Amino acid sequence: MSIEQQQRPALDASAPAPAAPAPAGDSVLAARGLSVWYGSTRALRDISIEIPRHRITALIGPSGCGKSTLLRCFNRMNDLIPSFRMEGGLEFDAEGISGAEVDPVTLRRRVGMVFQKPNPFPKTVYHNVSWGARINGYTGDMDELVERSLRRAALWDEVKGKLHRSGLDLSGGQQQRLCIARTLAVEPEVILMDEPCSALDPISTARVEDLMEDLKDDYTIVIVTHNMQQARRTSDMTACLMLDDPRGSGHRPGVLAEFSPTDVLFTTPKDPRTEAYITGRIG
Ligand SMILES: Nc1ncnc2c1ncn2[C@@H]1O[C@H](COP(=O)(O)OP(=O)(O)OP(=O)(O)O)[C@@H](O)[C@H]1O
Repeated sequence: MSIEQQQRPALDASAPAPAAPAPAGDSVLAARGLSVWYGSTRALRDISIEIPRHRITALIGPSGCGKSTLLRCFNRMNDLIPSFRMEGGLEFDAEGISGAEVDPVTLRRRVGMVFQKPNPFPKTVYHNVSWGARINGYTGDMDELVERSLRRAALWDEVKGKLHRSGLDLSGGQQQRLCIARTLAVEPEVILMDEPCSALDPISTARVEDLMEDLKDDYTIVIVTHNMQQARRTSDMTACLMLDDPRGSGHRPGVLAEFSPTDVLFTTPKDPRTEAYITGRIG
């Protein structure tokens, strides 16, 4: 076990120390028979999926099929929505993460998130990056952490001369990479990305995509995208969610139609619903 792993905070402080970490190449996150409701509306039905470690997994599917809901389950962001309710299991490193004994704040340190719209704080570039580490009580060299995180996010060269200017003065693409640097500074194991490029121009999008490729040696990435070319370009695995068959109650929760290696899903999809979606016959 590495020093870094030994120092990871336990999700449930009262739980015994977890067993030795699973070998690389296995799954890091899992949903098992997951169903989600917002009030009386079911958003997801019986989703089972294992997210492979150190790979990029794309979640695709038509609007409203529950991609963001599934993504947010993985770091308990849905807990912030009062009408949210779930059944089934969620695991991180083979430990359950949906129980009341799990501290969502600790979980979110290990499973970070980048949002659709770049959302830097109205603070300096430096403070944006150092903020999470500071509130987590980081005792190392903060200047070094800020530089390392900005370099890792492929932003250092563009901002090294303006670390003490507002993060809001950066371009949209730079702001999104600043948000990625902010996430990296907390040293998570997984990065959840909810349509991270939808507000970016093609050049900024390409930068973020290159960055994802660069990061996957050290992190597991799960990305929600509407852009099928982006899923094809960036991901190793793709999960296609679909709205359930319309017969019945009238409401259509999201279901998992297919989870396959990306090249297989886009060339020889196993499920006819996946084929209909990727060929544009289901919007
Ligand atoms: N906070 C919420 N309160 C109530 N219902 C919600 C909430 N968030 C999502 N939903 C509902 O849950 C379902 C799934 O929404 P979700 O945003 O997860 O889908 P999505 O596939 O990510 O959609 P899109 O591609 O349009 O972003 C939809 O019917 C949506 O209206």
